[in-house]
Amino acid sequence: MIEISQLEKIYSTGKDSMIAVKSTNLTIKEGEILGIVGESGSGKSTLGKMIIGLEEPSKGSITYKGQQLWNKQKYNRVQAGEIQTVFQDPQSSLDPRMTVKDIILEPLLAFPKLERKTKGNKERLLQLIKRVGLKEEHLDRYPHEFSGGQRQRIAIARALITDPSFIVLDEPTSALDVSVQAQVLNLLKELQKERNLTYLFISHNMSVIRYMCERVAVMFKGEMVEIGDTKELFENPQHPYTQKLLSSVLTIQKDEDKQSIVL
Ligand SMILES: Nc1ncnc2c1ncn2[C@@H]1O[C@H](COP(=O)(O)OP(=O)(O)OP(=O)(O)O)[C@@H](O)[C@H]1O
Repeated sequence: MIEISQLEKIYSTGKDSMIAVKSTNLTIKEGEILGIVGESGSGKSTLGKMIIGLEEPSKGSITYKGQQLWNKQKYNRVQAGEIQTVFQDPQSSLDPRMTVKDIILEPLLAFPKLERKTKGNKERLLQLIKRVGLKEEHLDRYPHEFSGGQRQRIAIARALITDPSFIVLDEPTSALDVSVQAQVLNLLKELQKERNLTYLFISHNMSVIRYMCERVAVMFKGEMVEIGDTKELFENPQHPYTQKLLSSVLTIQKDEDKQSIVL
C-alpha cells in the first residue's frame, strides 16, 4: 500500500543541519498494523509526518497505492482523505474554540466533494460518534469538557470521517492513564478489523507495540535498523539496539514486581 524508498529528511537550522531520517526503505502492506519503535529523537514522528504531508522529504520517494505522495515539493492530496492521522496529545491537537461536531467534520473541508456527500448525512456522524464510545449530546460541547481518553476518541472520530484506508497513529495513547490506554488501544484494534484499515503505529513503548502490531520496524538515530514479525523480533532480536530496547522493558517489568507497563 505504501512504498518508501531511500527516504531522507534533513533539518537545517541556521548553519547547522541534522539528518532526522536516513535513506529509509519500507513497505507497509494493506490491512496490517506496522509498528515503528525507537527512543525519543530517533526519527519516528518525522517519518510519519512525511507520509501525511506535514514535512517535505529531502530525498527519496513515498508512493501510496502506486502514486507519488510528493511531487515537486507539493503533497498530493488526490487521495481524498484516504490518509489520516491521530496525534499523541489530544489536548493540543483539538482546537479549544471548536465544538466536537466541527472538530470531527473539519477534515472534510479539504475535500469539497466528500464534504457535500457527508454533511447532509447526520446519521453517519451519529454512528461514528457512538462507535468511538461517545454520545450524540457530546457533539455540541467543547474539548475541555472531556477527559483525555474521551478527547482521543474525538480525535479518532475526526480521523475516520473521511473514511480513510491508512492512518498514522503517532503515540496515540502515550498521554493517557494506563487503564484508559488499554481501552483506546482496543478501540483502535476493533476499528482496524471492522474497516480493514492499515495503521502505521508509532510508539516508544515496546509493550504497546507487542500488543498492537503484526510487524515492527526499529529506528535508531534516523535509521531503520531492524524490521520483522513482532513475535520473532521480540523472541529473537538481531540488532544490538533492539536487544537493548527489549532488555530495558523486561527490567522495568521485573523491578516493578511484574506490573506490566500497559496491559
Ligand atoms: N522541525 C524540526 N526542526 C529541526 N529539527 C527537528 C524538527 N523536528 C524534529 N527535529 C529533530 O529530528 C530528530 C528526530 O525527531 P522526531 O520527532 O522525528 O523523533 P521521534 O523518534 O519521533 O522522537 P519523539 O518520540 O521524542 O517524538 C530529533 O533530533 C529532533 O530534534
